[in-house]
Amino acid sequence: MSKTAYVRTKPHLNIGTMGHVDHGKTTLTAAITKVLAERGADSGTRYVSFDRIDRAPEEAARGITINLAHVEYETDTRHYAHVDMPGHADYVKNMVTGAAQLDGAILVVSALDGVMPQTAEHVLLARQVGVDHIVVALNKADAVEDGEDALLADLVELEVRDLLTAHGYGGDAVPVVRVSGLRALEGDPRWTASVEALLDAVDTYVPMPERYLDAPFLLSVENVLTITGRGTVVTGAVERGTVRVGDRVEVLGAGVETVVTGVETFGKPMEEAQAGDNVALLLRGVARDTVRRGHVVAAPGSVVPGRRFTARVYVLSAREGGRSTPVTTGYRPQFYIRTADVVGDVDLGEVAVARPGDTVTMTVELGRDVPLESGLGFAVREGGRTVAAGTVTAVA
Ligand SMILES: Nc1nc2c(ncn2[C@@H]2O[C@H](COP(=O)(O)OP(=O)(O)OP(=O)(O)O)[C@@H](O)[C@H]2O)c(=O)[nH]1
Ligand SMILES: [Mg+2]
Repeated sequence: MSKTAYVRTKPHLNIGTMGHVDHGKTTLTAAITKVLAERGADSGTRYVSFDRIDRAPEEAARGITINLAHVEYETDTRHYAHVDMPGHADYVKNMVTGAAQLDGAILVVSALDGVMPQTAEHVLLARQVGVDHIVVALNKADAVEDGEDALLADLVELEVRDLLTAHGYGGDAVPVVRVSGLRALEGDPRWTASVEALLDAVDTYVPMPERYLDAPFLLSVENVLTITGRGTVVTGAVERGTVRVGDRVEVLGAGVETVVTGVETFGKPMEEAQAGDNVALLLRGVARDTVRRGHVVAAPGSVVPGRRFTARVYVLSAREGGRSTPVTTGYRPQFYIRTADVVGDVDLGEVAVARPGDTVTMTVELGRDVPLESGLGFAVREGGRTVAAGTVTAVA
């Protein structure tokens, strides 16, 4: 195996495209890699075609690589891992946990169609899972160039800014860049320039987040793969700390302690992975079926799993896609905590009832132990939709 090692020359950020089905997320993702790759051999970016992104197979042709919906690219100042999120409603579940790792997001809105249900749902979810910065790609701008159509794009822009403001993103300040992923992919210079402008907006508007490098290592497992002849691999974003080959780790959920025998990012071996990196870890002697999405790999003894906690929770209103009826003690929804998805019993104490639109304190008893800590955010879902979002205030 002669793989080139990953060399950390630029700060690394995690980003993604989100937005309504068919608004052009995958096309734009491909266009971004194409525009950057065409800057030259030392651009640090390889073009990833639409088919390569959209196929999202489980094939492990790239070795112990990460989730194939991820692509990587480099601008002049940064290295990005980019996840292209499908717009279809069924995939929102993936987004709930996937988006938790994002430092920023590109909200793709078709200038032809405007704000649609999943546009709004994704903005709401992004807010809930702690994505603090959004840049808007007003896509398909090539299709709304003249006359009344141009007015339409202006209206859509206003509509998106309002939506963002309504969710606390300060819509007036958010960069809204008119792009055409499709025409940029075709190499039309006017539209490749639009993609460059979008990337400039991302580079400048999404700040470098604080990384907790000194904390004990923690990674919440997004995916588990087997590499024939090598063993079990877990993938995910390093939440805090650092990890190297030879480090001892504990897999919480699986109840095993083991040694990391490989660390890679995008198929490239790494000397050391650190908070914020999207990585694949090869774990010694761990059977494939003992580890699952939602388990946590951490420095031994650094986290204590629990199942009882108190939280401040906002119950979404029906207008935000939430429930139309109140939540009461005894309610038993799914809790999405990091990459885990666990059932939990809600106890509202003396308040007893929480109406859509209310913010309440609740005690939750989960169906199984997960690593918990104050300040941890989570989403509450029921029947395939998000009904509440909260933050852990105390662990019992
Ligand atoms: N005119 C025009 N069409 C576009 C543009 N970008 C994408 N499209 C078309 O819109 C359709 C959807 O594009 P995708 O990139 O698959 O959209 P998506 O948002 O990834 O869709 P899902 O993953 O299914 O949610 C395709 O037919 C594209 O060719 C654009 O900039 N201009
Ligand atoms: Mg797509």
